[in-house]
Amino acid sequence: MKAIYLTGFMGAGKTTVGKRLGEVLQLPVIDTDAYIEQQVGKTIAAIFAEEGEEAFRAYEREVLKKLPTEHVVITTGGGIVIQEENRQFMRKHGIVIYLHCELHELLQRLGDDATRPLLMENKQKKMKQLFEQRLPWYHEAHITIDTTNRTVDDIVENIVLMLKSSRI
Ligand SMILES: Nc1ncnc2c1ncn2[C@@H]1O[C@H](COP(=O)(O)OP(=O)(O)O)[C@@H](O)[C@H]1O
Ligand SMILES: O=C(O)C1=C[C@@H](OP(=O)(O)O)[C@@H](O)[C@H](O)C1
Ligand SMILES: [Mg+2]
Repeated sequence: MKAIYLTGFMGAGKTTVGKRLGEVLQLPVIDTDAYIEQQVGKTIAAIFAEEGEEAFRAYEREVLKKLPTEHVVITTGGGIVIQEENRQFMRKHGIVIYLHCELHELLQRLGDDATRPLLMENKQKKMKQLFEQRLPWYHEAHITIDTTNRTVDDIVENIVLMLKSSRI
């Protein structure tokens, strides 16, 4: 089976849903952010603060190409779709699943979160701006699942059904 890439905005549940999906499908799960943190030896926040966003995007691009492309669930960072070569790579080598979530719920889910450096200031305004900019890129996925107001188990069940019926 080709790699399953979960994409979507910060707070869409990629990391959380991916873990559960891996258990259900009995596939290993790799989170690109966790992988980068381990390789670089710093948190994502420290990478942004000390090396800047460009350096982080370079790590993200390199890691994506290094990871396996078969029998794996890969949970990506929300900004992976910014780079066209990442979008092309994921579409070519795997099944891309976009976890959609409405902005109002994303804001609720990330209300108290302080781990995402892009949302440290003007959270509401920044989220809306990034969300609208990225939406067309997320929609390049093979499969879209709406996660708004749904439980993790319900979302995973929906993904499994979609995978069974898709011919990708
Ligand atoms: N379906 C869901 N319903 C409610 N809360 C969720 C759901 N999925 C994830 N969350 C919560 O939202 C936050 C962000 O989830 P996370 O998996 O880190 O998202 P992402 O990796 O897409 O940024 C976490 O606190 C998580 O528990
Ligand atoms: O959307 C983004 O640009 C980012 C999303 C984060 O991952 P999550 O989507 O898992 O929060 C993380 O990669 C970094 O803070 C940048
Ligand atoms: Mg995540």
